[in-house]
Amino acid sequence: MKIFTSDQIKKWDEFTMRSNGISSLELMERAAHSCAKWFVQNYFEINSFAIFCGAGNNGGDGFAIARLLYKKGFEVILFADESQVYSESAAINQKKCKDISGLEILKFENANNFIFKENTIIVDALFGIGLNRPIQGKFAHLIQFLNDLNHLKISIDIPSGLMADEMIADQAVVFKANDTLTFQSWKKSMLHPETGIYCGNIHVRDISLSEEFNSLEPSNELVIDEKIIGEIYQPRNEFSHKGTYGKATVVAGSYGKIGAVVLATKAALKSGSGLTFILAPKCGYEILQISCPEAMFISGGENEVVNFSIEENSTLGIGPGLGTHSDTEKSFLNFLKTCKNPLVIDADALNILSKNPDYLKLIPKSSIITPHPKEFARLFGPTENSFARLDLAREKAHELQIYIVLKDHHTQVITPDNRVFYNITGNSGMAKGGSGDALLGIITSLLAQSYSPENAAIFGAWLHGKAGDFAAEEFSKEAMLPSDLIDQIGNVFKYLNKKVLPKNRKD
Ligand SMILES: NC(=O)C1=CN([C@@H]2O[C@H](COP(=O)(O)OP(=O)(O)OC[C@H]3O[C@@H](n4cnc5c(N)ncnc54)[C@H](O)[C@@H]3O)[C@@H](O)[C@H]2O)[C@@H](O)CC1
Ligand SMILES: Nc1ncnc2c1ncn2[C@@H]1O[C@H](COP(=O)(O)OP(=O)(O)O)[C@@H](O)[C@H]1O
Ligand SMILES: [K+]
Repeated sequence: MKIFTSDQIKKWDEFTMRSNGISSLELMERAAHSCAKWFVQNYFEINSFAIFCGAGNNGGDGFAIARLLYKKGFEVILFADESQVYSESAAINQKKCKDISGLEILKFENANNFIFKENTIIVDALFGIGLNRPIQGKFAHLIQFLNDLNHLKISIDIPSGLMADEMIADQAVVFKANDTLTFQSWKKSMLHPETGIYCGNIHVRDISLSEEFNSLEPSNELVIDEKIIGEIYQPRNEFSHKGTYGKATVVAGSYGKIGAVVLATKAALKSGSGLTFILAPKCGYEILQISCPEAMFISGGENEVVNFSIEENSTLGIGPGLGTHSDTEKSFLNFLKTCKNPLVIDADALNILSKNPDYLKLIPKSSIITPHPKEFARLFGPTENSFARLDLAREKAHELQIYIVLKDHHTQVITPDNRVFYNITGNSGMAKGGSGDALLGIITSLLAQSYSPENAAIFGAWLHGKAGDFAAEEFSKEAMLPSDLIDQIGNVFKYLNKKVLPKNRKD
């Protein structure tokens, strides 16, 4: 799914109106119907809504939603500033509400003294993607007041105060939603931690904007959706053998950190590689042979990996629990000097590379590095916020001709040719030591199976998050462990075969 800027979304709306022969008002009605349907499906037992409407088309959506919910028998109270200059479609929808006797429109100031029923849902239709400056004055007071209410809060299209594609200013006033019903596609600000935190759960509502515009309009930022995954995923060939699915080698571990090797290796095994090897220190031999009997062990030293004796033609995932011992560092750097094939590099291997900017040049072209934000800062320097971090990652991915998997709540896969794929699977249950080791194992295994580096990174990030979502469903976000995530990889492949492939099959 492409991510468009607010200007592109406006063009998309206009293109749709022209090509479908519909007016702005009709498109607004479509959007409002889609939201009203969602409210009815999810909150039919709640009968009270307080809807706050601005003067632009977002406010217009609010008025139209109010009318639809009122007609369905819900109690609706509207709050608006009727002295404002409304957009054409908002004015028409405001008038339609006024013409319904029994549907009250109160002034924003009245909200302060209004007694909201306990189960009233607060709906924010103050500003949408047309916001062009920080919110101040009476709107800021109103939003602060609403944020303090202990009610369920839902934003229409985007929480008021957020711009679709920009970072917010310090101290910005933004409506804090539990859910956001956004039209047609994700907006960039929903995917970054500083801004996404205001959105709650995102529900993308299909309002049938033009498919033609979507396919023609360029965007180098995308959300990894199931359409993309369906195109990448290659089901297994029944006439295959273990040689068909490549050799993956996990290079990891040091004394006290053998668990990281276990997690990365299990994740690689569960992701389908034909043969899986471990290059780890001897101190982990028994643990690894017992916990991962399908993998073959190669000793790389006593307590650290100091000898990169690599199985021929295998794809390497290097780093978890490796440590940064000077001998490990020396042998890793020497190995890099001779290595031409793409690698997957994480954790301590990245920490070694961050010691000297010249080391970065040793990374083979088309390799995949998987830093978390701190590792990223060690490698490339600090940045002010996650938007700036992404810009720097794009620069570095291009300069070094590598793929960067920038780990986050919405992990970003950055390609050397400047595209960004945001992952939307995964959850906070994965915020635990060991989750990243699993990701390294998954991506290494996919790369070994001849997925291209780009596809291995995109598919790996999605698969990892989806397995995390299945684990959270079974065990809760609190109790799930990285091992549970690894155990769910099989269910993700089942899901792919049952749910994703049939939808994407071209025949
Ligand atoms: N036909 C359409 O174009 C459709 C538009 N839709 C809705 O329309 C929204 C966009 O509508 P608009 O472009 O009218 O924009 P908004 O509804 O976001 O409002 C923009 C208005 O607020 C003013 N404004 C911007 N920042 C302000 C600030 N900080 N303080 C005070 N005033 C400020 C602007 O000058 C402008 O008049 C979308 O988010 C979506 O909700 C949907 O109904 C789908 C169809
Ligand atoms: N709140 C979260 N939401 C989604 N994914 C998360 C969250 N927290 C962590 N993760 C994922 O878990 C992994 C953690 O990686 P990392 O920090 O390297 O862990 P470790 O090195 O301890 O194994 C990353 O893939 C990250 O995207
Ligand atoms: K809004």
